[in-house]
Amino acid sequence: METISIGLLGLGTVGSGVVKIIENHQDKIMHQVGCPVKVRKILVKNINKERDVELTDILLTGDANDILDDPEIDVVIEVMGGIEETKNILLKALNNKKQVVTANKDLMAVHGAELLQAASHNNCDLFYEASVAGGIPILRGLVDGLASDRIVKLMGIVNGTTNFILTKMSQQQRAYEDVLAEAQELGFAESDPTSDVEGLDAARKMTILATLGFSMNIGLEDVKVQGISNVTDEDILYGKQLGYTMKLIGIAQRNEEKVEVSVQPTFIVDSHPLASVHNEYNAVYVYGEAVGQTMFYGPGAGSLPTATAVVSDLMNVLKNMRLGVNGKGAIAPQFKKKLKEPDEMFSKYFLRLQVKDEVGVFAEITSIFSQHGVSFEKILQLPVKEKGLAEIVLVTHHASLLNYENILLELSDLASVRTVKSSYRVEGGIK
Ligand SMILES: NC(=O)C1=CN([C@@H]2O[C@H](COP(=O)(O)OP(=O)(O)OC[C@H]3O[C@@H](n4cnc5c(N)ncnc54)[C@H](OP(=O)(O)O)[C@@H]3O)[C@@H](O)[C@H]2O)C=CC1
Ligand SMILES: N[C@@H](CC=O)C(=O)O
Ligand code: NA
Repeated sequence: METISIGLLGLGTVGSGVVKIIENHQDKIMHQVGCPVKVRKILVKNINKERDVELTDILLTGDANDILDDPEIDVVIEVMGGIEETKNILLKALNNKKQVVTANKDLMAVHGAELLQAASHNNCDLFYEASVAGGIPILRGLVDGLASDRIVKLMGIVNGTTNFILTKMSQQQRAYEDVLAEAQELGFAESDPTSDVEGLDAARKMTILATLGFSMNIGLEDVKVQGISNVTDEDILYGKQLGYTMKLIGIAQRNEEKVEVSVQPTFIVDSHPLASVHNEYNAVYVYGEAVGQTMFYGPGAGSLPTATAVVSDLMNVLKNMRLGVNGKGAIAPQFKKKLKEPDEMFSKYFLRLQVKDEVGVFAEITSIFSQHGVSFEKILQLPVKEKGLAEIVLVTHHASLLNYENILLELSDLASVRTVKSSYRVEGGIK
């Protein structure tokens, strides 16, 4: 039995997990793929760094070509991160007929189409299960498990760091900065956590999910993104009173041929399964026309969970190798991209206003909503500490984004509205 040789690009959190799983689960791997698997070479930035994995018989190198030009290497696993330089490395790997597995959502969200085309052209596999929601088999769930269905809606908690922050703010009333620091210490956050808290990491994952779910080439630029850095503990408390839980939610929704994709802090109705996904856990709720509601739940980050997805992809590559069908399973997107306009995107909204506590103000506000044909599901009016002011919290019935944005503009022009304190999308219906 010929041993399959792996070239690993990166030996950090995920790379170390990959080495450990290949070593510790060798029996199961051999049983399933029919031959031994060995990591031969690993690309790192600093070859002198202390490593917490056993590296006997493995060459550490600082030059990617040591791996890419080695005819003995069958599969390249990329877990180093980066976009442009990494794209060129993987293109070279594919052109050199290496099978590729990657965990890199930043890369796949931007250059996925080009890389998948190169893989297909070279009769190579390019698998990337770990790039979305770490250890949760969501990409295979969509592409294989739900292959026969038409996906209508995908809603995901796909960033562990922000879910950790919002959970601790909500359940333990802890301050945002304090919890973010803990998420960094625990290794959930990116080295620069801006992409976590400002929603970019989730947007990249939603780009990948929407592309696969709707079989349409969705680009990162098509995703409307808002992060959690302006969410206050007051907002979270108001949401609780109304029966909502605050989450950073990625939404990809299709009506007929048109789609919308966005990431934003969202109030989820407490009875929805996503409302009980806490801490660093991820979940993707998928509504399919035939299957109805499904939810994929599990660890979205971390060394061994993420490496599980990487090594499972590797095993699929090896099974394809045995059957001689590498690169044959890739399916190009079926549909041309069609995005919804703001008058075609509907949602409920939560709105918190600070207004003058005077006769007629409430009527003035509600008349703006009725002029745009938007009605209310819930209304609260509360006194605030500052004399002469009151706080109004509204939850609308479904409104188009166009109408809602016009309402916000008109409200902020009213002399009686002191501030629009906050505004969030509200979700919780089945589809
Ligand atoms: N961490 C997680 O939970 C998850 C991560 N991912 C993705 O997996 C990938 C890896 O993440 P993670 O393991 O956390 O990252 P780390 O920062 O922990 O590790 C990166 C590794 O790549 C090496 N490396 C980075 N840049 C270069 C370069 N230019 N040349 C050579 N070697 C380089 C580093 O070398 P050295 O050790 O010498 O510094 C290090 O070993 C990323 O794409 C990430 O987005 C996906 C899902 C979850
Ligand atoms: N920083 C990311 C790590 C995994 O993709 C997260 O918090 O989810
Ligand atoms: Na995954």
